[in-house]
Amino acid sequence: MAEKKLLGVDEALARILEQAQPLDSPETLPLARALGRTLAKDLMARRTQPPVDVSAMDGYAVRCADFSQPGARARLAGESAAGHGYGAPLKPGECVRIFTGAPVPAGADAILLQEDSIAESGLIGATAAPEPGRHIRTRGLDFLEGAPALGRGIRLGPAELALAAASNHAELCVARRPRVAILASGDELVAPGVEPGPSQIISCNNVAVAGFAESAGAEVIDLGIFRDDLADLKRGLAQARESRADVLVTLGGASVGDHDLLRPALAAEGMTLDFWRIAMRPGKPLIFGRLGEAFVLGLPGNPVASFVCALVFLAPLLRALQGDPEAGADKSERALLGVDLPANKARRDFMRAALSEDSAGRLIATPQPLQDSSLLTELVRSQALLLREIGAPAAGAGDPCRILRLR
Ligand SMILES: Nc1nc2c(c(=O)[nH]1)N[C@H]1C(S)=C(S)[C@@H](COP(=O)(O)OP(=O)(O)OC[C@H]3O[C@@H](n4cnc5c(N)ncnc54)[C@H](O)[C@@H]3O)O[C@H]1N2
Ligand code: MOO
Repeated sequence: MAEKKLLGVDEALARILEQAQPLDSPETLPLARALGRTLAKDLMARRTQPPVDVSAMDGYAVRCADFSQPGARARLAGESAAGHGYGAPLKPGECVRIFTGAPVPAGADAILLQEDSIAESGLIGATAAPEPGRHIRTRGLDFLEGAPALGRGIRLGPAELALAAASNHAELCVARRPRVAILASGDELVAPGVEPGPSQIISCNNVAVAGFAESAGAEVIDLGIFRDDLADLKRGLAQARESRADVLVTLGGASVGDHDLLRPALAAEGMTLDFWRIAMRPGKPLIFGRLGEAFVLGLPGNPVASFVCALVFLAPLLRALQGDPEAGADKSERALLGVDLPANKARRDFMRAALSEDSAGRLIATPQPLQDSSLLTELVRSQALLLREIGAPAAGAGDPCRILRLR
């Protein structure tokens, strides 16, 4: 039977993101608790940095004109230290001892480096003539009061927190962390640490998907493992509802087997299905829909399929819910193929690949020999996913390709 044309990966992501408006109820947090959170409002600088012209080095604040003749010297008139300026303008023939970060007195137009100076009986000479403007950080060099400092939607890392602090914000208004409930299904699954039955395996998707969610700034509620049984799944979905999750991620049971019951279970709970099955390998049986206000992402059970779907769909959804305007940005990079590859068929392929550099320093992507979507060792050995478009013709080693980095 000919298969109906499946929704493409980009279209699927666009369908998800067009529904993902920033969550309500932003919160105000002290800087020290804002790491990893997402700014909910544009931030303006509350001050000018530096507030006055300051020295970038330890040395002497001088007037260059005083050093135009070889052997010239200036009289040491005082000191300017960080936090304690000299307090008077520099007169012709004078200089001031100055330290890094200290205000440059009016009238001085350069810093003579300590290493380039000779101090003798209260007089300062130069072994290298000072140049106008040299080693002076002018007022506002970093930022001006009222100028935009950070845009809403930006993820707050150490650098962003430093800029927020320097521009005198002690608290930041950040997006609420999306709540992600994770529900695994499968009679064969037990939690890590539990002794499995003879044909049982350990559930590894919960922890991987939780990792993606937390890395994207979300709070995770792991509901655990439910049986391949409509009544048990119903119990799980009731728990998901009680968890007040913004996003429900289900794991497994998304395909067409007799025990793949998540779609019927979600439908019985009232999910509006947006799409099921997309042109992606691995990850074809992906489910996307809405259960009330909550988003539902039904990830396929094969561990690498759920991993790739979490990377490609869950992480951008969570970023979009926090107001990140770059949530859907293409993060793929150019590389060169390490081996010959046959033509690709009807799904965009995300092949686990090792990255290396050739002798010219070019990035080479070499797909792992085995691409079965159950193989975690191949995933851990890989640094990237090599993207192959639908219908891509056969390609040779050295041909250009695109990759998505995994770490
Ligand atoms: N006749 C067809 N069969 C399958 C199709 C298809 O189109 N026609 N699609 C295949 C693809 S592609 C995938 S991917 C899988 C996805 O199936 P499900 O989402 O229904 O997943 P399950 O059947 O529940 O499990 C598949 C596989 O993954 C293991 N699994 C499930 N959950 C976990 C977990 N939490 N941790 C670790 N491993 C898990 C499970 O034991 C199975 O081995 O369907 C194909 N079949
Ligand atoms: O999409 Mo399945 O995810 O190929 O293994």
